[in-house]
Parts: sequence; structure tokens; C-alpha cells
Amino acid sequence: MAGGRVPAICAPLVGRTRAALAAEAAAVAARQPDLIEWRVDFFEPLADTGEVLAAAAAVKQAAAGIPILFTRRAQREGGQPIPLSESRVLDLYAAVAASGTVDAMDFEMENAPADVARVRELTRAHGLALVLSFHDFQRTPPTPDLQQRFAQAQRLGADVAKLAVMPQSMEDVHRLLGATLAASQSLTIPVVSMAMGGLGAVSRLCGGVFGSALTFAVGAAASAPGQVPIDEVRATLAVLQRATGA
Ligand SMILES: O=C1C[C@@](O)(C(=O)O)C[C@@H](O)[C@@H]1O
Repeated sequence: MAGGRVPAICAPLVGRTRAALAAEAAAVAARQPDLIEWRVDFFEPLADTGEVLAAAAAVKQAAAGIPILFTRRAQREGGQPIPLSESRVLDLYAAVAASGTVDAMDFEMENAPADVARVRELTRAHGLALVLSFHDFQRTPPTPDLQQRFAQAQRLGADVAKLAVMPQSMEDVHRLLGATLAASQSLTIPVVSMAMGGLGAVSRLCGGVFGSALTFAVGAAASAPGQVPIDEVRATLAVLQRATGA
């Protein structure tokens, strides 16, 4: 696609129990996303590591070879409230990384530097990709801040840099796409971005043209505002691909 490649499609899982999650994973896998994200902050027995590992194994089995991204989204960045301290979250990341059930992990770049370094170490030790992310559910930060966030992820050792922001105007969406294009040209790692909500939905469809390597789409249930059903995203990407000659 002009300015970028066709972005990969990631569909989230937000099941609250192991049974719900396994059913959701099977339904999502049937729609063949390139990646499945397990948003473990939605999972009610999160404090029970054995139950998390059993659920991770069930998701892996249902995903039938589709790579899995493991994400505990912090509440301050739009995630669900969870009953774990940050040190227990790190223990959970370590246990899941060691279990061989996931392929990549997402961690917020705003977490304590020692925690980011620890997650970088453990993902590397287990051969997993690390997405370092930043989310603002209220607004779209100034353009220099967007650029700085993309660069910060690379500096911290990310394999992928991801920004999700809330636009308050189309100018905000436009700025995010511009910052994404600039980062995709200046950084050595893939970048991912999305503007959330209805105003930002266009960014989920055309972000690839501006250098975003991945777009999140609904397989069974949305994990953030403005996500579009996977079949509609796929059809739109195909139209753009044909039109731009990529
Ligand atoms: O970071 C992201 C992006 C996202 O917030 C979105 O807006 O599509 C959805 C989340 O599940 C994921 O972890």
C-alpha cells in the first residue's frame, strides 16, 4: 500500500471466564485474523496463576496456530480494574512467557522503568516479541509528544511501538496519522497506531497507508471504542490495496 504495507489484523479476546474465553477464541479464530490479542485484564480469575495458564493453553489450542498477543492493559491506560499489584502482574507475565502459550506481549511504556526492563528481558529470554504501548483515552497529545512516544518505545527495546489515542477533532486524527507516517519512516521497528472512537474509525481502515503495521478489528467483541468488524476491515484493506497498487 502506498506509504506502507497492508497492515496485519488483530482481533481481541475479552472473555471473563475460561469457558467464555475458549468459545470466544474459537469464534475469533474462525474469522482468521493475523493475530489474536488476549486482554487478560478482563479475565475474572486473574489472581489464580494456574487458571490463567490453563486459559492460555485453551486459547492457544482454539487459535489453531494464529499467533497470540498477551496483554494486561493497565487501568490508567483504559484497562479493567484488576486485583493484582504490579509486582504480581510481573510474576504473571513471567509465568505466561515461560509457558509457551503466547507469541508476543504488550506492556505500557509508562510502567516503572525497572518493570519495562524486566518484561523486555523475559520476553527476549523466551523468544517473544514485545509491544511497548501508550494509550490516552481522553485526548490526542501534541504532535511532538506522539513522536516522542514512538521513539521512546524503540529506545526501551520494543519490537513494536504502539499508540492508541482519543481524537477530539479530525485534526487530531490527521496529526496521529502524520506522526505515524513520520515514525514509520524514521524508526527501525514497526509502528502501530489508532485513533479511537467514531471520529478515529477511519484510522483503523487507512492507517496502513500511513505506515501502521497492525489494525485491531472485532472478531467477536470489541476491546476499545471505534473498532470495526473484521470482515469490513478486511474488505476495506482489499479495496485500498487494489486502489493504491500495493
Ligand atoms: O492497545 C490496543 C489497541 C486498542 O486500544 C484499540 O484501540 O484498538 C485495543 C486494545 O485491546 C489493544 O491492546
